[in-house]
Amino acid sequence: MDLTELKAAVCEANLATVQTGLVMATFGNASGVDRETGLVAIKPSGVPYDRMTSDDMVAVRLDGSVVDNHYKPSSDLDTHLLLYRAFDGVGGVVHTHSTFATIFAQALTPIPCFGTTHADYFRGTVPVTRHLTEAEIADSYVASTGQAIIDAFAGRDPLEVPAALVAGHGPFVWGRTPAEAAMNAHILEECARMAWYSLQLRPDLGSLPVALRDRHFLRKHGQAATYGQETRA
Ligand SMILES: O=C(CO)[C@@H](O)[C@H](O)COP(=O)(O)O
Repeated sequence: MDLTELKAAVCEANLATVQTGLVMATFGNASGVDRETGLVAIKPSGVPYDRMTSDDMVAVRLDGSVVDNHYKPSSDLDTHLLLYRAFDGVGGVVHTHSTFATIFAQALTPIPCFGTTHADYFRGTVPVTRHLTEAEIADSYVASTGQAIIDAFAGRDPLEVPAALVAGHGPFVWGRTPAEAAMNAHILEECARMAWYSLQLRPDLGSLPVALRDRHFLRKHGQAATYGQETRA
């Protein structure tokens, strides 16, 4: 993918977060990486979405050095870069302040897998990160946010649960492409909304049985060998 195509895909993912109601004002940001060239394109900082074009996307290398600088890159750039460097296979990252996911993040409450809507896209609980230390906030706030997400995924496959709730802040969501990351952000918000209402009805609700969760996740994302006949039906 050349840089022009990457910027177009990233611009589209940014606009999708507005169209799906996840983002207001200039909150949020989406980015994408081309693993062959090591180039990342990301939303420019503070540019209104209704004026944003793909030419405005800022290109940087995975080490953070800026390739073109018509605008400043998003203030969350270093979080995106840490995730790309740590999570192989991730090609797009989206950050929003979508209402229900942010409510869970502010309440430091992970989103358990309560139903198959969640299980189709997230194989288990969406975790909440630890709070950053005062030193991290002072010295390396944005990179430490990325590190806290990475810490929350120790021993887990980030492509099986492609989202984290940053404590007191909001969701970061990813996918194989910028478009997939934007779609996962939309689905996360819907799952958070359903989880919130489920907990109103039943505060002691437990997670979906693992067999049912995995049946749903794997038939959408697993190997054909596992559920071959039925997957094709
Ligand atoms: O997390 C936040 C604000 O708390 C971000 O979503 C910013 O509001 C977006 O900033 P830019 O990407 O425009 O720099």
